[in-house]
Amino acid sequence: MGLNNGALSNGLAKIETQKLKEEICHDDSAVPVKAQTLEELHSLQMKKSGPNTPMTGIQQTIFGSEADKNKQQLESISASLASLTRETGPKVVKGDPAKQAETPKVVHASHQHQHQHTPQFSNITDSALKFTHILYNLSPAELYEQAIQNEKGSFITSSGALATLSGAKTGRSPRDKRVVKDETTSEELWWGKGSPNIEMDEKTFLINRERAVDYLCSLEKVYVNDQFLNWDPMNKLKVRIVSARAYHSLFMHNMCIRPTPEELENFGTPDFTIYNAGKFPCNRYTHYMTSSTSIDINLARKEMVILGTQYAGEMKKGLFSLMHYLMPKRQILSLHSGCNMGKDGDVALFFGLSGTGKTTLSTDHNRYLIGDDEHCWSDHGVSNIEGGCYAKCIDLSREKEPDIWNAIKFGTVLENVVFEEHIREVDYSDKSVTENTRAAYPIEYIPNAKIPCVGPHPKNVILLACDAFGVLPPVSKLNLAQTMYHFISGYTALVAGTEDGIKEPTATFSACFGAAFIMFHPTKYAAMLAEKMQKQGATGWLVNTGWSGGSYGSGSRIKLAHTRKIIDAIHSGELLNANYTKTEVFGLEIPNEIKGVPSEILDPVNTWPNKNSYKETLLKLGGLFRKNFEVFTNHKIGTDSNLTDEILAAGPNF
Ligand SMILES: Nc1ncnc2c1ncn2[C@@H]1O[C@H](COP(=O)(O)OP(=O)(O)OP(=O)(O)O)[C@@H](O)[C@H]1O
Ligand SMILES: O=C([O-])CC(=O)C(=O)O
Ligand SMILES: [Ca+2]
Ligand SMILES: [Mn+2]
Repeated sequence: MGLNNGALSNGLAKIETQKLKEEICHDDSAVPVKAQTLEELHSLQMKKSGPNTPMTGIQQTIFGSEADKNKQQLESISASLASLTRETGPKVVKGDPAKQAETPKVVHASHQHQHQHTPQFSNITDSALKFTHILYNLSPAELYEQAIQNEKGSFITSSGALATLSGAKTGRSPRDKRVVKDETTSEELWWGKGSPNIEMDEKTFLINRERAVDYLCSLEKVYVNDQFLNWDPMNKLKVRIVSARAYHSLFMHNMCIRPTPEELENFGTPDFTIYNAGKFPCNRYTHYMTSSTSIDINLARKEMVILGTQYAGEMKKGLFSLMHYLMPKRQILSLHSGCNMGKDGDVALFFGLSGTGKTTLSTDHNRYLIGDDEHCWSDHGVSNIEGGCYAKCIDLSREKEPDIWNAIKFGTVLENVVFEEHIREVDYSDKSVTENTRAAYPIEYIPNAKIPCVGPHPKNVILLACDAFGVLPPVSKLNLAQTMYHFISGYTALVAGTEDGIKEPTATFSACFGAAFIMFHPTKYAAMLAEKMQKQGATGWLVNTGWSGGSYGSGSRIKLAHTRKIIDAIHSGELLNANYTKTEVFGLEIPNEIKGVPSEILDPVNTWPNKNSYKETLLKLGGLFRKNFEVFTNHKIGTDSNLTDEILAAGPNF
């Protein structure tokens, strides 16, 4: 053997066939394909797997009757989608109509499906004769295909993420968020001035529910996600999301906790159900409706209905509102905060309104990410409510936010971004669709995610404010009363876009850094936070991630690199032992120096060219804080009257 021996006169090696004498000479030695037809060949491409794969046939397995489990699941979904007036659910069938070859196995559950009764013929309508195909807990790959085939504006970007458009709404609609006021909730919840809970009655809820359900059942197919909320195993919630779009299903797949195939098989009845009718509007002639959009929560029925908005954040934040109701009733504090943990187990919470840096700063290459937006603090420590992150991506850069950048890959939903038409490279600086461009990805896409997403009690509580006035110091250390004062105030300069209709940064106060999501009076959450911080000896910090050297328009946003150094110094304990100076008006303790941060920026007065306009602006902001806090002066915080007095005294003084 060998090329030298077999070389031909033209210099080319002779092809050796000698050794294969007994066999027929093939062009390769691979085993032939196990298919007789092209269809068969294609059918081989897709391997049958667990319950995540939609089943067209019903199989018997050695583990018991697959058919029974399948039937139970379909019955449960049919019951979820039941019309309350006709008392019946749609005929549901699992799987994609496009792939349905044989006659589908149908389940038509009555509303009270526990005691099956013969259908009332008077109730039969055309809609009851129709099938609704259920695409149940599809995988990201399947959802990509559905989105690309059926939803205009869905594209694969060059990094593999799914680009989608959320339609006319590119932010939440807080003015259209309603909560059913019944005997219980009228007593329990926070209503009236400042409250996010706009009332509606039970009947109107049912009208909207029927509208959403009828719309969903009129479709050829709907998506159903059965998933979990809260990584704390003792306080886990089962949620079902019924939606019209693959984009919504993939978004929730990423944002909620994903069940294992075994967990899904034993899922049972959900604790809460969302009916997301997306673009289908509410009827403006319906009582209480003020626009074509309505996001309705009914705590008694454990249901939420979405009409007239396709912004996916409504589902995420609707569930967060639910947690803000359920958790405090179990003495667990729900928090609009990011959360991470150092190598030594030191946990930090990052509170702040939308766009202040919760996601950006909790995603830290040197620390474990517990979560970026929604947490619970119980007697055992912290737990993330979600299974994914929802990052703002306007002006996203690989250098400044590498972990978020790298998370935007296959499986990630990219909302409302602009990309080059051919290469599909995203231009993160492009605001043509909206300023509120977003990426939703599973938390494990962040390399140092802490899974399960739980941790011990927090050591540092960081309040983030994006101060468009440019007068709050980049960092200050707070005592407990000041922490409470700023937590209840919930100040920021709202960054454009996340709430529909806001185009320019404006000073905003939002109690508990998330008034849009709380259900009880803010003082309830504040008292719980004070108690937990005191008990665990946590330190409060106020970090301005907003302007320096002047207000919005003349100054500039504090460099992210500087904010990161400040946060590092909080985590390491360096700042706890620094020397401090007290500021005028707000009485904030500011450090004299921090490693890696120019000392002159630590006191904002130094950065303003005109000291008079600094003072003027400082007093103006102080006045806004004072005015905002007026509504809280008559509320006791916790059981300790001293704390209440201290909190009232912790505001600006001038
Ligand atoms: N100094 C800074 N500190 C933090 N973020 C900054 C800073 N300068 C600019 N940014 C930008 O501000 C944005 C902060 O958005 P982020 O996604 O972290 O908001 P969020 O608090 O998580 O809000 P949401 O609750 O809406 O998700 C990012 O786009 C980030 O790049
Ligand atoms: O809810 C959203 O759309 C985004 C978000 O996290 C917030 O606004 O706090
Ligand atoms: Ca975020
Ligand atoms: Mn948020």
